[in-house]
Amino acid sequence: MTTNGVKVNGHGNTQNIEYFGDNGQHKTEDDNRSTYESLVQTADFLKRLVPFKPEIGIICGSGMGSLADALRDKIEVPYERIPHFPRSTVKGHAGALVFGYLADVPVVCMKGRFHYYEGYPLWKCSLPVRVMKLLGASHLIATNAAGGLNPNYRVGDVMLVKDHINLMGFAGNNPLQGPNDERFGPRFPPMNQAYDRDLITAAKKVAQEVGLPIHEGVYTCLGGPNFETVSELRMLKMLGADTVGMSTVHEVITARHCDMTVFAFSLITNECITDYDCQENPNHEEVIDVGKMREEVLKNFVQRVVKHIGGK
Ligand SMILES: O=P(O)(O)O[C@@H]1C[C@H](O)[C@@H](CO)O1
Ligand code: HPA
Repeated sequence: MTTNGVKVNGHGNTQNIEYFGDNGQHKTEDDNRSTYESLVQTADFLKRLVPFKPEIGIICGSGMGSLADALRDKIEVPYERIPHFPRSTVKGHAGALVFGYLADVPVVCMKGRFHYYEGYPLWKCSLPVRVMKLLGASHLIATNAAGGLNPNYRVGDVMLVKDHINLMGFAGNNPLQGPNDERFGPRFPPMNQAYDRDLITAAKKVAQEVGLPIHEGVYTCLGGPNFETVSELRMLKMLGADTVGMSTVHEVITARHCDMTVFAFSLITNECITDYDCQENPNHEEVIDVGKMREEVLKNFVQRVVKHIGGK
């Protein structure tokens, strides 16, 4: 059946949606990615609701949504009200953009992010970063819950991300795939200085002040939603990854593409199991609980990092 260029094929209980362009060319959802103009519409919609320009975009990781609750003069806009925005489907991710002031700096927080395993293509998972940029944000702070691969990391510690391994990119999946719009950024953006060194140095000092055990290391993202096998984790360790999660990398690539300054950290919510005899299982409840357990100290930490950025 074809309606308005959308073809719906029934396969048992599932429906496969195929798209056809004006010339009948086959298109996938990936070809239907948002345009610069549609994201300007999204940003304009938000600008009408919010009387200030956010300087920093903050993405709250699993169990860390309460970071957004610390804002002063909050304006909360549920994702379902925002034109061209996806919806959050994960427990522990609320699903709203929260505007307000943190340490007197105007910010916008994603309370709930979009993950690849929810069924969104990577460009859609990262779409809010472009909206943040169009709203005027010059910096991105991406936070995530992650498993600790480095044997020196303990649950509740924080790892400042100094670099990432884009494993999904190795498999040919990248948020920047498809036609490039130069108004966002260049076709071939460099990624060797993705994480701002000055902010890492400043954040290390801040972590000491607030009593947060801190590390600096390499994050890697898999598609999820299953947690990793023992062999996969051993391989990731050998590759040089210190933490593993299911987000952040594509958001950071999108932010660097549009020239945002990036700071990111992982909250270690579980130690990765690399021993076949270990009977424990990682689980999402534990991930959220650790986020809650570190809520206050993380709020304090992020607030001070934001203050540092705002004072520049
Ligand atoms: O959104 P983040 O990356 O913080 O969430 C991690 C990865 C999965 O979504 C979830 C697993 O518990 O936590
Ligand atoms: N693996 C992948 N993602 C995660 C983990 C993990 O161990 N912990 C929290 N998010």
